Amino acid sequence: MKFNTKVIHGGQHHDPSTGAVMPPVYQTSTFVQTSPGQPLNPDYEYSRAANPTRSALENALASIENGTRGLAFSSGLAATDCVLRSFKSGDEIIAMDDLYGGTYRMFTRIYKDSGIKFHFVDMNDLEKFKSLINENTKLVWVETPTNPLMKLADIQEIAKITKEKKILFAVDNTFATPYLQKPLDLGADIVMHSATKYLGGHSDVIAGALIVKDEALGEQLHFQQFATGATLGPMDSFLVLRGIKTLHLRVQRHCENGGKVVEFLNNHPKVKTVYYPGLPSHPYHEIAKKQMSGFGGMVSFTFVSGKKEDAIDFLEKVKVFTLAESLGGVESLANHPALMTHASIPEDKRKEIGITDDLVRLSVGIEDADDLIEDLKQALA
Ligand SMILES: C=C(NCc1c(COP(=O)(O)O)cnc(C)c1O)C(=O)O
Repeated sequence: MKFNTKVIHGGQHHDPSTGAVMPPVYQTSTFVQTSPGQPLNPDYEYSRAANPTRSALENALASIENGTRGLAFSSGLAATDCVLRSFKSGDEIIAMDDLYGGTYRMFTRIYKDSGIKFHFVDMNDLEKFKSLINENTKLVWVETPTNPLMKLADIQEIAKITKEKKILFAVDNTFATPYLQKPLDLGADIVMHSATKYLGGHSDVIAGALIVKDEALGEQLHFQQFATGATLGPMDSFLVLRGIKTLHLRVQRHCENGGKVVEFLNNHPKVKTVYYPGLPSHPYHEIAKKQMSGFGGMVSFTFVSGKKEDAIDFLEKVKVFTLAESLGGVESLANHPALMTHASIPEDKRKEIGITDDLVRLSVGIEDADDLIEDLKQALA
């Protein structure tokens, strides 16, 4: 089955009891048992453990990422937390140096006293990355492209190293989506999504996802999912599943509009640097062409002036773009990472990785590109 069919049919079937073509929202917390410990349907006894609507979504997630098991969570960070619960004091984790602020905060504050040691490194420096590996290294965690600087990591090259060293390799595929990039096919062990973003696609749900190929790993993560309880409810599962059915069409338009916005920004006198993997000048453009089939709808840029005031002035002037956190919805959003999504990263660390006070991040939506360009033009005037 090709991807554009998988997003609609992958892992799906009509409802066995009613014949409903779309999975009903089973808004129930529990399921009847015929005798103690004997649920009427052996697959369902309590919705934290399993719910038919969430199962339909989890089957779709596995299908579109070419995995064997999908798991759906109440948020992207809940999915990330589920992975981290696999590790113990003395273990070490190597992560990309540019990450969503909430992920960095989880690694450095929530897990601060866990005894797990985190290293943050630009994964394009493979020698530096390899130098950090030791017998305690248990997980490598990357975003590619990264939020918000659009850095890339070569999934296949990293996977060669993690497989040889028997280290788990997780890729946060939120920005690319499986329409553009399939980390499991490239050698990763775990794919994570903030399904809040492109998978849901309509800024109307908070959700997370994990997809794996290895069945034993899937069982282990499922145990951690239901035993810690950050599972996705039936209505939210329905919303994400419905979003997935148009993922291919939406991401195609996000890419088209993203390219037009980049073209405009890259030629604007007030814009200093545009961060977009589709630009030939992007430092990781070759990796982008190697592992992505398109370059996405996320764009970041800085100002020639380098002034925070210019970024704030621009963000207060946009009209079609909405100033708000999040990304990946049908509507275009604009964000100031240093003051908003990445404010939880200490200023010195932000500066070290390049998140400057004049950095603006755009989630280019699927509106008419002419209107988006006109909006940027008037906000930059
Ligand atoms: C809310 C935002 N990011 C959430 C996010 C998360 C966390 O997902 P939540 O669904 O917000 O918990 C994980 N990974 C990436 C790459 C993300 O971008 C944002 O960047 O505006």
